[in-house]
Order: sequence, then structure tokens, then C-alpha cells
Amino acid sequence: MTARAPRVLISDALSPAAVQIFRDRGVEVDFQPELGKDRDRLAAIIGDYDGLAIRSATKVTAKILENARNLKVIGRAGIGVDNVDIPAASARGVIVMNTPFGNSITTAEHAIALMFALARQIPAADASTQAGKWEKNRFMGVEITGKTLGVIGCGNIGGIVAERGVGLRMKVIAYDPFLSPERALDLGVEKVELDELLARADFITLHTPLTEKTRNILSAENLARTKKGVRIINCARGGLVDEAALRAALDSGHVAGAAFDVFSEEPATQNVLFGHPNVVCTPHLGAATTEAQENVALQVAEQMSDYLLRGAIQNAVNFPSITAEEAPKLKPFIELADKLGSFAGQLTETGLKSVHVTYEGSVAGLKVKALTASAIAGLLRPMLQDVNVVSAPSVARERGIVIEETIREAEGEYDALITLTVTTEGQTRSVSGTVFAGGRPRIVAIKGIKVDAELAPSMLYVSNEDKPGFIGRFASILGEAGVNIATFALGRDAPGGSAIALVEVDGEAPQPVIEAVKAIPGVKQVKPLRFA
Ligand SMILES: NC(=O)C1=CN([C@@H]2O[C@H](COP(=O)(O)OP(=O)(O)OC[C@H]3O[C@@H](n4cnc5c(N)ncnc54)[C@H](O)[C@@H]3O)[C@@H](O)[C@H]2O)C=CC1
Ligand SMILES: O=C(O)C(=O)COP(=O)(O)O
Repeated sequence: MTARAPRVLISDALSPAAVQIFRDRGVEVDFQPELGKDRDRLAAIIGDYDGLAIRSATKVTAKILENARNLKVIGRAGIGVDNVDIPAASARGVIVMNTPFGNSITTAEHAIALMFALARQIPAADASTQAGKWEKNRFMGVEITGKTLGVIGCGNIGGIVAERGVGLRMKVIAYDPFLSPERALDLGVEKVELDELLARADFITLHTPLTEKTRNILSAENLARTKKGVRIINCARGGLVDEAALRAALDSGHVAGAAFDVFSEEPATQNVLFGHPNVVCTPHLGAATTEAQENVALQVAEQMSDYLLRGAIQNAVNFPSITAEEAPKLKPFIELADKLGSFAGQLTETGLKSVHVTYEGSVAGLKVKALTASAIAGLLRPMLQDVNVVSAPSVARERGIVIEETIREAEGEYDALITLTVTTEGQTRSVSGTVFAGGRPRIVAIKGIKVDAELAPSMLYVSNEDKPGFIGRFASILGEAGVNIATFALGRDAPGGSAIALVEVDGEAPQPVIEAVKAIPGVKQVKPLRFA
């Protein structure tokens, strides 16, 4: 995508396997695994890079993104992206991608390991034994077989934990609003509401992302609803559990044990849970196996290289996926969609209510979500300077603009046709375009009236009544003002009906020329248009 070789910074402890992949693919790479912890230095140098590869130690804040002048992609070698300010990244057009499966088995295994560590107090028994105490009577465990395991968040990792739990002959219940009954059946789990899970589970394990909905999901109130003697495992994210309330519940004996891999503040050098005899802690080791680290490092380096070199998008959390094969096919249509949007946006003078994009013929088989995003970016750009293809859909949603797509595989007059229909408070306007051989986008209809025009850097759009004399007057006004007409495209719905003209001019038509054209009898609208 860039003429020079793209540059990537790895600011976290990724497996060095990633470095090799980047180099093999022709991407320059700086491996500075400690840099993520130094926000000021990261902010100082991020401007030099097209890509940033991270794990959880690098916090990609809005401030860092402000300096990221060249950044196109952030690759998270792992799953959770809560350390990245996604809205700020999207606002800058930066793709954020993760590796959603590479470390899930490893993390699920860590949760199971912690469950056994709690059930048999293995860390404390180990410390005591190695201290020469042989306290055989101090450590009385609980059996896992037959116990109820409550899984909060039954996605990839929760699902693997659930299957392992079933294999260990546990009764597994799951709370996850998005868990389908079919998937629950496949996993062998009983789907329940949160209150029921809290009341029934002997072990509770958390596997949701950290979001505004899941933050504090085990609050003081919810901890109070748990069964006495419950053991709690958190291998997902700090912040899901109220740590102070959990400490109080451990102190009172209501909660029998807690095993935490993740903490509300990391690195966790102090924490309210530390020091309790029934607490087991690990320093965010969920994904820390050689297998998982190789998986995620290789995958993130492949994905980032594919994007930087070929425009392919995989596992982005803020943009639809585009394969390396699709990317070149999509490119001219992305440009067309942007230009159609820009055309409509420049003519829009009142508030936008809805946008409807219709894809017909061969374009219907492409990633239309990406095209719609491009059309919306083009549409909003005349009104909002900073909007881009990544941020456009959410910006439109925030403004309450309804977005609809229609897909028709059947070809009409054109091999491929995109029609953008924009409804404002004042009117509904549509514009259609196609891509001709050589990848050049063309406008083929405006408000259902056929025209045939390329969108040049400087144009005039005129709508008028189809009456004799218009073209002569129009041409002489421009000629007298020294404005050269490069191309002239005309269309009308019926003789004597509504007509439109799309005129390419060299340079810009000055305002008095626009006013003079507006004064030609029968002219309804005159608008200078610019296309990048
Ligand atoms: N300790 C570690 O080193 C690691 C921690 N993680 C954490 O584990 C989390 C889960 O990872 P995956 O299973 O791969 O993600 P996933 O997206 O496959 O599953 C998350 C599940 O949580 C559910 N969920 C969302 N909101 C919920 C709510 N309010 N209540 C109940 N369930 C809800 C979703 O429906 C989904 O099924 C990640 O977001 C990450 O934060 C992931 C890898 C390593
Ligand atoms: O993948 C995740 O979400 C993790 O939490 C793993 O974090 P890490 O890459 O070990 O810093």
C-alpha cells in the first residue's frame, strides 16, 4: 500500500518468530519488546511506523495515537484489545486486528490448572513442603468430580473450559446471553441466567471480554449471591471482579478460594487479594506457553504484512474482513463508492436521514460492507473533515443516520452497478456508478437520469429544465470568464423534462460564473464539485 517498505514496531514481548515473518515478507521491523511500558518514548517514536504489534503491556492511548501520523494497523498478538483505544484508532483510520484463536486452548488450560491449584491448595502446599514443614494435615482439598462449574462467558475460551470441565465429570452451567441453545447442547453445558449460576456453582470461572457491560460483573452484590464455599477463577480480565469485595468475602469465609491471573491494575505489584492464604495468583500467564506465543506472533505478523503489503484485512475489530484475493478487485469499487458518496455529500445541504446502497451484478459478490463504509466516508467528508473509511459507519450511527444495503446478483445494463440513495430532511437523491475496464469509476445515472461521466478533480453540476438554448448560454458564460470546459456530459429524463449536466472544468469556476449560470432561465441548481 505504501511505496517504500512499510515499517512495523514491535513494542511488546512477542515471540521473535514474528520478526522473521515480517522480514521475509519485506516489512521493516524494529523489535523493542520493552518499549510498550514506556508511554512517553512510544509516543515520541510512533510517528515513524506504519504498523504497531503489541500484547497486553502496551497501552495504545488516544495520546499515542495522536502522534501516530503514519500508523495504518495495530496488531494484537492475542485476544483482548481492551488496552487499545479503539474509537480513537478508528477515528484515525487505523485498523485494529487481533488473533482470536491462537492462545485460547492455552488460556483455557491455565484456567483449569488454577481450578486444580485452588481445589488442592497446590501453591501453598508446595511452599510449605519446600520449607521443610511436611504439613500433611494442614492441606485438605475438595474433589472436582461431580461439582458444578459455572462459566461466565462461554465463547472460544469459555467453551474449551466447559468441554474440559465435562471431561472432568463436572456439571457445567454457563451464563452467556449470546450462547445459542445448539452450541450449549454441543458443549454439554446447561445455559442459565447469572443469578442461577451464582447460586449453584461450586467453582466460577470468568471468560468474558472486559466491556462496560461486564465490568464488575462479580460485584459485591453478586458475590453475596454466590454459594457459600465457592471458588472463583479469573483468567479473563482484571476489572470483571470487585477485588476489594472479593477480599472481604474471602476474609469472612464465604468464598473459599480465588485464583487470579489478571488484575484491575497491571503490572500488579500490590493488590488487595495478595497475602490471603486461599488466594493463588499468576502474573497474566494465561497465554504464556511456547505454542500459543508462536501461534499468535506468526499470525499477527502474517495479518499485518498482508494488510500493509496487499490491503487484505483479517480479524479486524473495527473493519470487515477482506482477503488478499478480494483486495485488488475491491479497490476500484472502493474508489467508486467513495466518489458516489462524495458526489451526494457535496450536494447535500440539509440533515442526513438515511443512506441506501444497492449493489447489482458482479459487485454484489464483493465485500459490500467495506464499500458501504467507503460510500459513507465520501458522503460525510464534505461535512466532517476527519471521517475515514474505518470510522465512517460508527460516525453515521452516532448521528442517527439509517444505513441500508440491497444486494442483487443479477446483472442489469452494467456488469456492475452501485447506486447510492441519500435521503435528507429536504429530499431524496440517488446517484449510480460503475467501473469500466482499466478500473476507472464512472457515474452513469443521477436521480435516475442517465449520464456518462468520469469524476474529474473540478466539475460543475447543473440541473435544469430541458429547454433549447441552455447549452449555448452556459458555454458562453464559461468561455467569457476564461473557464475552459474539458468534458461535458448531459442527460435528461424526457424531452422537455428534467435535465442534468456534469461538466469538467480546468481550474475552478469563480462564484460570479456560478451566479450567472444560476440566472439562466430554467436552471434549478448549480454546484461546483471537487473530487480527490
Ligand atoms: N489471561 C490471559 O492471558 C488471556 C485472557 N483472555 C481474555 O479472555 C477473554 C475471552 O476470550 P475468548 O473466549 O476468546 O472471547 P470470545 O469473544 O470468544 O468469548 C467471549 C464470550 O463472552 C460473552 N459475553 C460478552 N458479554 C457478556 C456478558 N455481559 N455476560 C456474559 N457473557 C458475555 C460473549 O457472548 C462471548 O461468547 C478475552 O476477551 C480476554 O480478555 C484471552 C486470552 C488470554
Ligand atoms: O490474549 C489476551 O487477551 C491476553 O490477555 C494475553 O495477554 P498477553 O499477550 O500475555 O499480554
